[in-house]
Amino acid sequence: MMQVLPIPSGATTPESPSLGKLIVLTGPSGVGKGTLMQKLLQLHPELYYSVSATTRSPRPGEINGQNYYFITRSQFEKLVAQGEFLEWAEFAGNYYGTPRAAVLEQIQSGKLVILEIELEGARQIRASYPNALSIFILPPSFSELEKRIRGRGQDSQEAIARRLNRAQEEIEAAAEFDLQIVNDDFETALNQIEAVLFG
Ligand SMILES: Nc1ncnc2c1ncn2[C@@H]1O[C@H](COP(=O)(O)OP(=O)(O)OP(=O)(O)O)[C@@H](O)[C@H]1O
Ligand SMILES: Nc1nc2c(ncn2[C@@H]2O[C@H](COP(=O)(O)O)[C@@H](O)[C@H]2O)c(=O)[nH]1
Repeated sequence: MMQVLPIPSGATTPESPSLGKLIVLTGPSGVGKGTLMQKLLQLHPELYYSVSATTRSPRPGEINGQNYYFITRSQFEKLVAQGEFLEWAEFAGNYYGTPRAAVLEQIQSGKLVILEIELEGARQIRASYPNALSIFILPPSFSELEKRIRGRGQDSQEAIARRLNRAQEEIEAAAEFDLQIVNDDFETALNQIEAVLFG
């Protein structure tokens, strides 16, 4: 039976001298979460980025275990049944989930752990771990969001349509989260996230 540990608030106690903190980065597909994350990891290698599992097919250049753990739907469903995900959701026709054990282990060892996840998963984390800090990334406009998803050039027309259909609902949920940051000028958005994480 897996032990489900509480996510610490970031405060330390004598029993747990170096507990870390959980950060959630969410926002609509194509807003720039992944690009912001990559830059944050380059600048702050002490951050721990949780590699998710997904049933989506790899995009060109994506590496199993680095970008995602690419698994089948039946493997994913088995892991759900075993309680192996901290959160999981179906998004645009595929499953995505955060492996529980690795995240909790990193937090216990004092790391700042970042999850880059969609709205439903972010809501699950907020409900289960209210001490987690959640940041919602907004596009400067819907047309710019569409331009970015299309410009990325890595999804089929159908996948793009699904993602854009979902995006409006996601944007309307922005106020549920602790902070809202508009990713218009990339450096400005990056600096705002850094200011929140590192003061
Ligand atoms: N501030 C910005 N200005 C212009 N383009 C940007 C900006 N930030 C990111 N982009 C571009 O937007 C596209 C989508 O970015 P990215 O893949 O990081 O989005 P995402 O939110 O991670 O999407 P998904 O949730 O689908 O993985 C990329 O081509 C990226 O280079
Ligand atoms: N709920 C979760 N959402 C996740 C997870 N890993 C990634 N994501 C989000 O899914 C969409 C689509 O991602 P893409 O790589 O197919 O473009 C995007 O919003 C990601 O942030 C996860 O573990 N759980």
